[in-house]
Amino acid sequence: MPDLRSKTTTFGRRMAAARALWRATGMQDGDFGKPIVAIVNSFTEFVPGHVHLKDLGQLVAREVEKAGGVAKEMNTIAVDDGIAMGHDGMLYSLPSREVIADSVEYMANAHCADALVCISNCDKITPGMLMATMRLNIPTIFVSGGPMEAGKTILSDGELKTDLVTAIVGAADDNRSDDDVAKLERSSCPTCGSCSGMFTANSMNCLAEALGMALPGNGSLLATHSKREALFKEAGHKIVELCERWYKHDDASALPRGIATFDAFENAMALDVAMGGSTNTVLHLLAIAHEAEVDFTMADMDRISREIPHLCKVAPSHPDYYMEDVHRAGGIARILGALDREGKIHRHCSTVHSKDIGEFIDKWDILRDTAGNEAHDLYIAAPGGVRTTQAFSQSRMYTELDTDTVDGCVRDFEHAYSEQGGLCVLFGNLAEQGCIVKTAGVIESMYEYEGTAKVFESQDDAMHGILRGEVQPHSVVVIRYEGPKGGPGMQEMLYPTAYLKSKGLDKTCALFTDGRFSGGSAGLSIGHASPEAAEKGLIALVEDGDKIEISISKRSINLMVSDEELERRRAAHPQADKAVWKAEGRPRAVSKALKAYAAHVANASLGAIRVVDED
Ligand SMILES: CC(C)(O)[C@@H](O)C(=O)O
Ligand SMILES: [Mg+2]
Repeated sequence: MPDLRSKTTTFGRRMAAARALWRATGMQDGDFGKPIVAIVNSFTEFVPGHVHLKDLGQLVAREVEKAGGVAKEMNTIAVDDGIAMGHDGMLYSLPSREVIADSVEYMANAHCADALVCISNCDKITPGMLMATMRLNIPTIFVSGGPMEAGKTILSDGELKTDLVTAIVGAADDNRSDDDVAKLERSSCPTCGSCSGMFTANSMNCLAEALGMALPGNGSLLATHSKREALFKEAGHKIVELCERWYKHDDASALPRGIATFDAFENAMALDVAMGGSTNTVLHLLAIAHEAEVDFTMADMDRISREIPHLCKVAPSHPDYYMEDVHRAGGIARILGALDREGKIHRHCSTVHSKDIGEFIDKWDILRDTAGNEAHDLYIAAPGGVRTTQAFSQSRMYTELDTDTVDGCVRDFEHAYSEQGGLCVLFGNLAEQGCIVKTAGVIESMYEYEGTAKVFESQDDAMHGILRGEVQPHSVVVIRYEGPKGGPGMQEMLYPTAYLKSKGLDKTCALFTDGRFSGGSAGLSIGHASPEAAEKGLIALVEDGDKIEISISKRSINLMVSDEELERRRAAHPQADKAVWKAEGRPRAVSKALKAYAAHVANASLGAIRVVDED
């Protein structure tokens, strides 16, 4: 039987001082010998996805205590990608994932915690915590803050649903009045929670559910809804059960690595492409698999994306469907249910809450006879429509669920948006190790595309260039030296993609970068080019006017320049003799913290993990 890790600091005469300190934190005689559960809270007032989490750590803590554990709350940082977007603040976003993973490891190992409840939400927090979880491999359950409600407003040209991307696009659209822009600003982010579309945060919280690490409803139940409180309370009980399974019964299927197996990653990826998740999920799944020591690669993602159809379109790929609509259609269990009906799910995978994923689907897929009232009662939870920063502050219900498999938010295989999934991997001379595009957000007429390169050496230059009218229709906007090493930090290009839309260029132009995208980006936006420009990838050799061919059906992207000419350019490059290439003359202050990150980070095809010697 594995010993409680905490025994190292709580047992034996020589631990008198450590026990003295534990006592000073509130522990008493009867507490020593109980599992010590770290409540990993990511509360911060900087981020709407986290502003409502302040008291929720203590809510979970009380439930842990009732269930027989000792709870100790700690905090992680959280970056708001939307606020950090479009300026150098975004350099810190992806690196914050490693800071979060490390901080969880540091706290859990320094104090010998036995288990974790991870209260996550926005883009890097869920993956950072999942990475730590796989590294530590101690009982863990995830409960995220929940999605924001979609905004609604009436503009001069009619009523529409809004989110932060609508606000970005509207603010740069010269045809929009100031009055309209003010309305967008005030309506786009109405409540606490992770931004309302199938953006990165929600994608990751849905994937946590499919991986088996979070409770049913975790990815889709709104932050504001009173029903979400039950997830937090249940997490407090379940973590003590997971401790019993591992520490008392030696049941390794209760551990993160017993849950997040290769098959579980396949399940998660199947969900990802079926729901058209954010391209960032590719980076994060690779990094989480790496920490779990599971050999799940871009090649597996490519294979799965060809086998699984696209069943669910949500903002930014659909103007009317938001996370609240995914929830009303039965959430993640419903999408997994549709995949399972066609034999595309590994039902045997373990979870933190059910015997296996198969049992989870049978009980929670609202289209199954085996699903009970519990499933109906969960998925009927509706948005409240009232501005708030308070968790669980409203209890509105839909009058009925969305069970439409033809035109509803979640479709069946027969009525899929496309036969292949909503994310795909492209290879070619511009991306020998691959790059990523969210086909969910690409119009079909652009699946076979040829354009002329317009090169920018930074995101900032690209944004200004697009706004100044330097980009013509049928251009491929190339933004380089924005990779994990080259940026450093692999910025999200939400402003450039949104500005192409503001300028009416999104249906004739493509964007190609070694940086990455927000989950809010749509259009023919191809990111994660590997190798990146800093690693002397071919993207560094592109010149204005070059032809670039992109084929979604062939999964290819190629620079149509002869090998001889490319060799000439490589030899003539001003930094030809250097090991790492840098953007020429780019004014960017890079802090020591970011330089330390850049020194170790691998390219996007490996999930932008840090490579240390033993790797
Ligand atoms: C700000 C957003 C939309 O959350 C973005 O960061 C994303 O990646 O989805
Ligand atoms: Mg993001």
